[in-house]
Formats: sequence, structure tokens, C-alpha cells
Amino acid sequence: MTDKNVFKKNRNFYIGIAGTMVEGLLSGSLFLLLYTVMRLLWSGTFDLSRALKVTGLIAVIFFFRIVIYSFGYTRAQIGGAAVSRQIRLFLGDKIKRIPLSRFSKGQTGEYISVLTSDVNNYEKILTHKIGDLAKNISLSLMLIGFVMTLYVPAGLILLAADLLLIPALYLSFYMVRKYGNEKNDICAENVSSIVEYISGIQTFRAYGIGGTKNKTVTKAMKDFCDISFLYEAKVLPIGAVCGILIWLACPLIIWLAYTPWAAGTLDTISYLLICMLPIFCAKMANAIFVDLTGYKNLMISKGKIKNVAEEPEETGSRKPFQPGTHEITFDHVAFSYVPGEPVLTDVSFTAPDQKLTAIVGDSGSGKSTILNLIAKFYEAGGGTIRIGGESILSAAAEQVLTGISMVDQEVFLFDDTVRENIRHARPEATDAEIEAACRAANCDGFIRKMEKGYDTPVGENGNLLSGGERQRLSIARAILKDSPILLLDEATASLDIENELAVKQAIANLLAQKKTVVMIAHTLSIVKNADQILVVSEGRIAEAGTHAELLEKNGKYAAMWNAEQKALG
Ligand SMILES: Nc1ncnc2c1ncn2[C@@H]1O[C@H](COP(=O)(O)OP(=O)(O)OP(=O)(O)O)[C@@H](O)[C@H]1O
Repeated sequence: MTDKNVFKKNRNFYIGIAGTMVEGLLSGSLFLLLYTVMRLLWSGTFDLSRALKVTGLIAVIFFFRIVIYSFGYTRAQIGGAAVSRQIRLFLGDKIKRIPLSRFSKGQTGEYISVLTSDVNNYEKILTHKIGDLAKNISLSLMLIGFVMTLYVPAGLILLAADLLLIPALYLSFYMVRKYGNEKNDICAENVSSIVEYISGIQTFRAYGIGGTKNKTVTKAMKDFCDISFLYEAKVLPIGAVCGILIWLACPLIIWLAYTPWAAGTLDTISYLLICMLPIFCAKMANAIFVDLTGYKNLMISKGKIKNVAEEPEETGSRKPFQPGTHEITFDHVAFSYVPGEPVLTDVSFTAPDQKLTAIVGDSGSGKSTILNLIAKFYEAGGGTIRIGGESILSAAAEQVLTGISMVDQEVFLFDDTVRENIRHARPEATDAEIEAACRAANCDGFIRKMEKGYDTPVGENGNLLSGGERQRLSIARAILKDSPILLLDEATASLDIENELAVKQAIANLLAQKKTVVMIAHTLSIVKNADQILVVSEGRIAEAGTHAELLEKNGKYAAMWNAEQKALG
């Protein structure tokens, strides 16, 4: 499916709308029946047999109304739900192809709000608003036409009163565009701050900034209340004034039609209906105003869905990326997350095939960024990154990632069992393979001690596990995936001694496999035996060589090494 036909309606939807309109017209036909009965009563020709016929006719109309309403309503619901399902599936797929650089803090809230509330809003348009509008508009036109046949000037006034909806809607649409867009933006910010608040609730509480003390969340909520109030305050008066003007048509028509009635050119029954029907039409005009304003507001959601549907996608071919070797080369690579703030400048190095390349350097120097670029989470702003001599720019990130395993500092675990969490690395893996990977990653022991072993749930994002345990599960995933390139962020320094040893052993087992490894090391002792060490400083490669070569150079690496040895005593 393309972004062009994501909103394409289906047959069920149109049949549903047509059904609702027919049901509306049938309800209007009751007025015609009422008119006939009144005329018969007036002429004194209404008897039992006619009363029975009218009752039968009313019963038939009600029967058809119920059948057509149920049929139309069900069809409209099924059709609308199918369109929103198609939008949801499209967006779910689309999100996969949007470059990661778009997922900044503010943008994440925007995406969540589009995928949840905006799609719901659009579904409401399809399943409720359009049907109600079609029914009310067709019924109004029918009744105006009927009044017109009874007394043309009354019909014209009724039509003119309904036409007042045009300027009123013009104004209300203007307000909806002005404040509705702002309301939606603030709603997205609100979602972002709530997501951030809930993810960081532990930290917020620890620092005593939970609940109302959390200024960001409180402000976001207040802004949302303010804009909601402003929106209603601007739109409601337009509806009220328009409603009053339309209602004024009722006395005007009663007064205008009095003259022909008094002169005997308009019969009493017609006069009675001419007095009654405008009241009914005014009510419907109010409903049309409210529904069309709501419709316009909900259409903002459609615009936002369209914006996401049309967002530029990641570049690169979706054909399998299968380079001959897995040597990684950075050729004068430059990169910045924020335009004008370079994070990597002129970075060139080669991580040889099936060898261990370690990256060390100060915090914030750009080490993780190098791994992010190899995995194509972001695209380089300048220079070329190659794997086995082929530029990764020409391949889609998904394809590049098929040959890469990542063990990151932040381990993401699904709210599922231990076994299924590991199986994500290779869905077709057998239970025996999963368990072998866990043994190599040093986690088989603690898993078996858990209540249900491999079938124990890990909790939301693995919150039932310790940091070291989560890291070992992440290593087990990498072992199971068994891809030719391994990107590893070693972060054992924050673990307790027991976990540190277990993770170090797991990493050693992982490194024993013949892979091209690029590993960020936070402690130097772990990279002493690396085939190559890159020292990153302020986004550049300051030094490169083996441990012995770098010590001999007596530069930044030697200083870091000496400092670490001193600290270890
Ligand atoms: N998503 C992002 N958006 C904007 N700036 C970022 C982003 N990620 C990292 N940075 C910035 O880029 C710079 C390099 O970050 P990077 O994470 O690569 O450093 P690092 O050497 O891995 O640090 P550490 O050892 O502390 O993990 C830092 O100044 C960081 O603030």
C-alpha cells in the first residue's frame, strides 16, 4: 500500500452511508403521513379503517427504518473499522522505515499521538460523523422542500436560515484551523512528557519530583487545559449566535404565513405544519453545525496521519546486503545529530574482517555514535562507510542490520518469557539452541534458578532482572543470532563484582567466535589483547594501534592506561 491510497474507503463504507441517508429520509416521510392524517381529520373523513391503514403504514416505515438503520450502521462500522485498520497497518509499517534521526523526544510524542488518538479520531469521522451528517443534511433538504411545496416564501426563509450555516461554518473552521492545530500540537507534547514521566517515574520519585511537583508534566497538562478551554471559548459563541439566528426563522415564518392563512389561500393544516417544521429544522441545523465543526476538527487528525504517511523514508535498496567480507571501513566520515554541531569529524579507520577492534576515549567523544553509524541507525553526513568494500548507503538499514548483532548498554527486553526474549534474535531457533546460547552467555545458571526457568516472565522491559542479568541475556541474543559482525558496548564497570565477572566471561565467550568485532571499552584492561585499538577524542581518531604500539607512543592512550593502573592500585 502507498501513502496515496491509505485513506481509500471501501464498498461497505459507502453502502453504510447510503443506508443511513435512506433511513433519514424515511423518518422524514412520517411528517408527510402526519400531514395526510391531519388533512383527513380536518375534512372529517378519518375513520377506523383509515386509522388502521395509517397505523400499518407507520409500522411498515418503522420496520424498514430499523432494518435499514441496523444494516447501514453495521456496514458503516465495518467499513470504517476496515479503513482505520488499513491506516494502522500502514503506519506501523511506515514507522519501521522512518530514519531513526526523526525520533527525537518531541517527535516521539507526535508519532504516539498520530498512531493512537489521531487514528481513533479519523475512525470516528468514518463511523459516526459522516453518517450523521449525511442523514441530517438529506432530512433537512427534504423538509425544506416539503415546506416549499406548502408555501414557497416559508420554504425560502427556511432555506435562507439554513444557509446562515455557511458563514458560521467558515468562521468556526477558521477557529478550528487556528486553535485546533495548536491543541493537537500541545496534545502531542503532553503525550511526550507523560511517556517520559512514566518511563522515569523511579528517578522522579527518588528526587522528590513525582506527582504535581513534576513541573514539566504539570505544565504540559495545564497548557492542554488552557488550549482546550480557548478552543471551546472561540468556537462555542459562533454556534450559539448562528443557532439563535436560525431559530429566529421560526417566528418569522409563523408571522409571514399568517397573512395567506387569514386570506384563506393557505389551509389550516398546511399552516400548522409550516409553524412546526422550522422548529425541527432549526434543531437539525444546530446538529449539523456541531457535527461539521467536529468533522473539521477531526480532519486535523487526518492531516497529521497524512504527514506521517508522506514522511521521507530511509534510503537504500531492500535487496539482501551480502558483502564478500565483513571488514568495516570509515572513509573521512563526518556526522552531527543537530545541524551545525559536529559529533564526528573526518573519521577514517578500518576494522579488519574477523578481528577485534576496540574503541576507547572520553565520555561523549563519539564512541557510541560510531557504532550507531555502522548499524545505519543514522546516516553519515559526509564520507563513506563500507562493509566488505560496499557502501552501506546503498542498502536499507534493515538489510545492513541482518549481518550485525548489537550488545548495547541499554538492553531492551519485551514483557515476555526469558526464552521468547532471546528467541527474538533468531525466531526459528530451537529451544536447545536458545539454551546453548544462554550457557555460553553465562546466564543459564540464574535462569534455571528462576521459578519457571526459561518460561519465567521478565516483566515490563525486564524490570524483574538485575542489570548484569539483563546484559547477559543481551549477550545470549547476540550469540544466538550468530551474525558476522558484532557491535559491543562493554559496560561492566557499573556492575557488582560477581556480575562483572559473569558478564566478562560471557563477553570472552562471545569474542571467541570468529567475527568482526567493534567494541567500545570503558575499562582498558579488557582491550589489551585487541587486534587494534582506536582512541577517540572530540569526535576524531586521535590514535590507533595495538596496546603495545600505543603504549610506546606515550600519547593519550598511554596516559589513560597509566591512570587506570594507578586507580587499580
Ligand atoms: N540522539 C542524540 N541527539 C543529539 N545529540 C546526541 C545524541 N546522541 C549523542 N549525542 C551527543 O553526541 C556526542 C557523542 O555521543 P556518544 O554517545 O557517541 O559519546 P560516547 O563517547 O559513546 O559517550 P559515553 O562513553 O559516555 O557513552 C555527545 O556530545 C552527545 O551528547
